Amino acid sequence: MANTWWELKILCEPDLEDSIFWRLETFGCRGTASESKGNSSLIKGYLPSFQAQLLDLGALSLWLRQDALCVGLSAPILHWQLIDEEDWASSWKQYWQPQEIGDRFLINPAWLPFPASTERLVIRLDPGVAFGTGNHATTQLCLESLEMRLSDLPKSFIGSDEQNEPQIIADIGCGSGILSIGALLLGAKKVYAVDNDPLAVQSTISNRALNDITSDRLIALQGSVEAVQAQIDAPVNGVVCNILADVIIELLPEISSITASSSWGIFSGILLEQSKAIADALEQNGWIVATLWKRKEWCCFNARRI
Ligand SMILES: C[S@@+](CC[C@H](N)C(=O)[O-])C[C@H]1O[C@@H](n2cnc3c(N)ncnc32)[C@H](O)[C@@H]1O
Repeated sequence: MANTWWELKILCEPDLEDSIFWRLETFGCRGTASESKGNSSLIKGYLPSFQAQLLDLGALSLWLRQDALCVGLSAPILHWQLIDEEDWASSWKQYWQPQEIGDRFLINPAWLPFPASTERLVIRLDPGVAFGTGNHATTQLCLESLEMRLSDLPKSFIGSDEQNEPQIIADIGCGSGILSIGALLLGAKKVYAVDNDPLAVQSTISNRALNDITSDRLIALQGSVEAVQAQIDAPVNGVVCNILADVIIELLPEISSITASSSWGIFSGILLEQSKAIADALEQNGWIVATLWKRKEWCCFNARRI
C-alpha cells in the first residue's frame, strides 16, 4: 500500500475549478491538474493511499457537492481509483509544462531539457510528492514578492559585496524548495528551508542538487521555525512563509523572534476572507503591512518588522 496513490477524477462546470482545487489541496492532494472536456472541466488530483480511507473520499464527494449547490451550479462527478507510483508519476508529469512566473522566473520540469535560450532565471524542479510546482496562486504570489524584495536592491546589495548586508532568508514550509531556490537565484546569500514533512525536505534537497546549489547556501531541515532558530546566530533579513492562515497566526510569535527591526516578511496561503485576521496578527506581533496582493481567492502579505 505504501507506493499506491488515489487518483481522483472530477468532472465539473469550469466555474467550479478554483473551489475544487482548493478542496483537493486542503484534502492533502500532492498533485493536481485540469483539462477541458467540451463544456466541462476534468480535474485530476493525486494523494498517497495511506492518507485517505474510502469514508474520507465519500466525505470529499459530499463537500464538493455542497460547494457546487451553494453557488447554484450542478454537482461535480467524482471517481476514484488506486494506481501505483509509476502510473501516478507518468499521469501527472504529462500535465506539467514549463511555466513563466512574474518578470524573472521560468519553472522547468526536471524531466524536460533546459530551455535553449531564455533571459529568465530557470528553476528546475521535480517536486515528487511535495507541494510547490509553481502552478498554485499562493506560490506565484511569493515568487513575485521575492522578485520585488530582492531584484530591486542595487546589485552591490545582494550576493557577496561585503560593504552591504547579504540577504539571509528563512523559508518556512518549503515544500519542493521552489521559493528557496528562487530567492537564491535572485541573489540571496543563504536560505534556511524548513518543513515539518520529511518528504518535503527530501524534495528540497533533491531540487537543490538539480539546480547546482550547494548545501551551505540552501540549508534544508525537517521542522519548523524552531529549526531555523537553532541554526542562526543573528536574526534573518527576510522570511517567506506559504502555509495556511491558521498556521501562520500560530507561528507568528516564533517567526518574529528570528527577525529584527526592518526584516521583511512574505506571508501567503491566505484566503481573502482570512486577510483581516492575518493583518491583526501581524500588527500584534510588531509588523507593518506594506502591500497585500491578491490572485484568485488567495492573498499574500508583504510586511516589515517595526
Ligand atoms: C502550501 S505548501 C508551500 C510549499 C512551497 N513553499 C510553495 O510556496 O509552493 C506548505 C508547506 O508547509 C508545510 N507545513 C505545514 N505546516 C507547517 C509548520 N507548522 N511548520 C513547517 N512547515 C509546515 C507543509 O508540509 C507544506 O510542505
